[in-house]
Amino acid sequence: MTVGVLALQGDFAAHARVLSDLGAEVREVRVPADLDGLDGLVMPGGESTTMTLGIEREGLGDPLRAFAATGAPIFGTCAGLIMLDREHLQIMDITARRNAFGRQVRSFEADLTFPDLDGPPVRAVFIRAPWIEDAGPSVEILAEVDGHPVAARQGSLFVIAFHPELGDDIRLHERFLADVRAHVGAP
Ligand SMILES: NC(=O)CC[C@H](N)C(=O)O
Repeated sequence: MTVGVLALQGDFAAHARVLSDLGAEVREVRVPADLDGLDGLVMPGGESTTMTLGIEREGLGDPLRAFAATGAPIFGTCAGLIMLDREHLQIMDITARRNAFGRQVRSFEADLTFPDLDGPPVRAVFIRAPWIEDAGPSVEILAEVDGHPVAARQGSLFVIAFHPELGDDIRLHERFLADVRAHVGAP
């Protein structure tokens, strides 16, 4: 089982570290050929304009859409959530609002309860975070802050507006890897 981390810009190294600590084989994705044979992909947080330019430069748009169409799990976090939306890669049926919490509230933490996660709430670190402004009928909202969706699922796509790679709560990465394992039919 090999999972990719989009490594054009942003917090990809921290994601790769968490995933390898959890026993996954991790590959950094920079060009389309890096997607070959991957069983899942993390789209990290960072800066979505820079990431968009990198995706265009490397010709990764169509390959990423084709990868998503195989049903392989994709975990989009913060800028990664933005990249998957209707205005960017058009992979997920959501519209993200960038820097949605306002310039004053650049970063904050919040406790989020996920319906399908055991144990205490997730201590979520938000950094110039987006929220989900609009979502289609096949999107399930999993968590909100002040009534604004910040975590959602649509089939094999799982997005959160915060940074799970900061801090020591590894449950969301574990959940992503469980999805990947289910996708490849591994025990
Ligand atoms: N921490 C993040 O990934 C922030 C995303 C950033 N505000 C953007 O629009 O790209």
